[in-house]
Amino acid sequence: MRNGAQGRIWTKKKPEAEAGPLLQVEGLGKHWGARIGCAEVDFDLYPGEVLGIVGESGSGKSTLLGCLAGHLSADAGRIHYRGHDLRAMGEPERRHLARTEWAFVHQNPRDGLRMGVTAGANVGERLMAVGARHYGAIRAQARDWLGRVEIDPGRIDDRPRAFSGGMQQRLQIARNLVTGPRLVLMDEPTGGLDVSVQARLLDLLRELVREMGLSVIIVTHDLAVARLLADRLMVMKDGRVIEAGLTDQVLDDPQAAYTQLLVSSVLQV
Ligand SMILES: Nc1ncnc2c1ncn2[C@@H]1O[C@H](COP(=O)(O)OP(=O)(O)OP(=O)(O)O)[C@@H](O)[C@H]1O
Repeated sequence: MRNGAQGRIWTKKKPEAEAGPLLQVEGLGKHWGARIGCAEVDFDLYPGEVLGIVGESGSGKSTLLGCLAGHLSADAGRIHYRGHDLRAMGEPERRHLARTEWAFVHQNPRDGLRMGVTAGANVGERLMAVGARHYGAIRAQARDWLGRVEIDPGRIDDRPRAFSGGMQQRLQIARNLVTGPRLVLMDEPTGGLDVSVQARLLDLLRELVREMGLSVIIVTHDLAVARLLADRLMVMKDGRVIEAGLTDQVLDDPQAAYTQLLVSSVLQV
C-alpha cells in the first residue's frame, strides 16, 4: 500500500548496509510555558544501536521521547531520520513512517493496544496497515508472533483484557514488531510490572532486539533495565543531557555528581 513519494523514500534496506546514523538530533528543545521540558539535546543513533535515556522523575525523558516520536511538537532543534528532516515533514508522510519504519511501545499496554479486539486482530491490524491482505497469512503470522512473545497461540481469539499485565505488554511488543520496524521507541516498557515478570520481559526484549537488529531508544528511570538493554546512555537532569557514553562507562565510572548519586542510590538497592 505504497503511494508515490512515500514509497520512494522509505525503501527497505538491511540496517547493516547503511553506514550513517539512522537518527540525528541537534539542539532539540521543548518548553512547557516557562518551564523547560527538554533543551539542547544532541545525539546520533546508529543502526542496531540501543540508546537508554535515564534520569529521575521530571528530568525530561518523556518530553524528549514525545518530541522524537512526533507526539509532541518541539520548539527548537532538528531531527533527521535517514537524512530526512522530520520537523519539516508533512503529517501524512510522518504517519506513513510511523506505520512502516517506527514503532512505539508505551509503558501502559492499554495505550498501545486495542482492548476491544482480539489478540490476533491486534497483531494482524498492523500487518494490514502496511498492505497485507491475505487473511490466512495474516492469522498465521499473528500466531507465530504470539508464540515468539511467549503467549500461547491458542489464545489468539482472546481479548487483551483477559491477559495478565505481563502478557498484555508482550502482546503490545508483538503488535509493534510484527512489521519489522527499523526504530523502536520505548517508554518505560517494564514499568508497573512485578519484578519477576519484568525480568522475563527484559530477556525477551533483549533477544528480539539483537535478533532483529533493531535500533532502539528506551526511556527508563530504572538503571538495571538500562544496564541490561542499552549500549549507550544519556543521563538527563532538568531537561538537559548532563552525561552520555557507553552504558558500562556511565554506570561504572560516572563523571557527573548527579549521575554518581543516581547510580549509588539505585544500583545498590
Ligand atoms: N503536559 C505538561 N504540561 C506542563 N508541564 C509538563 C508537561 N509534561 C511535562 N512537563 C514538565 O516538563 C518537565 C519534564 O517532564 P517529563 O515528564 O518529560 O520528565 P520525565 O523524566 O519523563 O519524568 P517521569 O519519569 O516522571 O515521567 C517537568 O518539569 C514537567 O513538570
